[in-house]
Amino acid sequence: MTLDTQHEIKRLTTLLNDYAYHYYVLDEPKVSDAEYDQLLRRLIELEEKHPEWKQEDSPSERVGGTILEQFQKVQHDIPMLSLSNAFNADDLHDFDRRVKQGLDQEAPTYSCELKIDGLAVTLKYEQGRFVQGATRGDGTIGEDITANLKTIPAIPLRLREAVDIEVRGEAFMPKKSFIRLNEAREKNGEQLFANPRNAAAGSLRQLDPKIAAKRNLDIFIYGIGQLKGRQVSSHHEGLAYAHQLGFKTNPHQQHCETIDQVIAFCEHWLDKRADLPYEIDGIVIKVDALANQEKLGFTAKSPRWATAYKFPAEEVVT
Ligand SMILES: NC(=O)c1cc2c(N)ncc(C(N)=O)c2s1
Repeated sequence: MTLDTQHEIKRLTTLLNDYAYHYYVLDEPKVSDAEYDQLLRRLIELEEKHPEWKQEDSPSERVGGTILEQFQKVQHDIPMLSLSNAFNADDLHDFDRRVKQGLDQEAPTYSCELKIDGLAVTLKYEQGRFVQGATRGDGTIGEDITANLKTIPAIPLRLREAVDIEVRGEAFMPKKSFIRLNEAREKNGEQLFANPRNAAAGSLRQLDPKIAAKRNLDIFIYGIGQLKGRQVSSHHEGLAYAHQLGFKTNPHQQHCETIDQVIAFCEHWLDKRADLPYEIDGIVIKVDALANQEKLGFTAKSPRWATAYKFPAEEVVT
């Protein structure tokens, strides 16, 4: 009996993690919510009888542990820098000119990505296991919000390869979750959140992970901080590798050969952003080749090889 139970706990853990990966990361559900919940209840029942056999990456690990007194501070090995801003096509042409000057007129290709309007976080993995998650903070020192980030189903507790890696991404609250949360808060006479970004930040700064677990948060991984044992030569290759490891990356990333294509991408999404299930406040444009990023380097606070095209603030309908 006991060996079968230990085997059953391992089998259910692997099965549930695979279902969660397909549902939350690939957006391709394999089973119904009811079947998932029934299997999870079965796993939790076995883990309660045999805690010694509970797997480290069990989905039951997500629902949040003890209530914290405060968040620990975390020093980022690689600073989380801010982006310079561009507000119109002229600014983007200026950015392109500066990049070409810095690269001795070599024509760079760009990676264009949606600028998710959430909270920047960094996730650290050792041998493929999620060991620490932190806020950006001031770029050098952030807050350890590992327990809250574990409640986000799209964040893998164990990667598909046992690598040491640190990735950066934006945790966010989908528009529908934001509307539902504010409806519930209004019913309870609580103060409403002004926008999904504040709601996501407020949820991740809760000292009780059980509250964060109820907030339907999501994440897109958009960069690799540190990576041991594997070389990638471009940003888009790094994103593809992150996806292969099990991270959720944004599907609307586009490779642009010229700044005119970048401008077209920005205009497209300025027009289409209302159709997205999450808020974006612009487009992030990065020189794609890592060798070119290294050549261009950084100013005191931002990379020279990237900029953010900011959308005009949306008129608030009162
Ligand atoms: N501050 C930053 O460096 C970034 C911030 C963001 C953001 N909010 N959303 C997407 C990206 C991206 N795809 O690179 C970046 S990069």
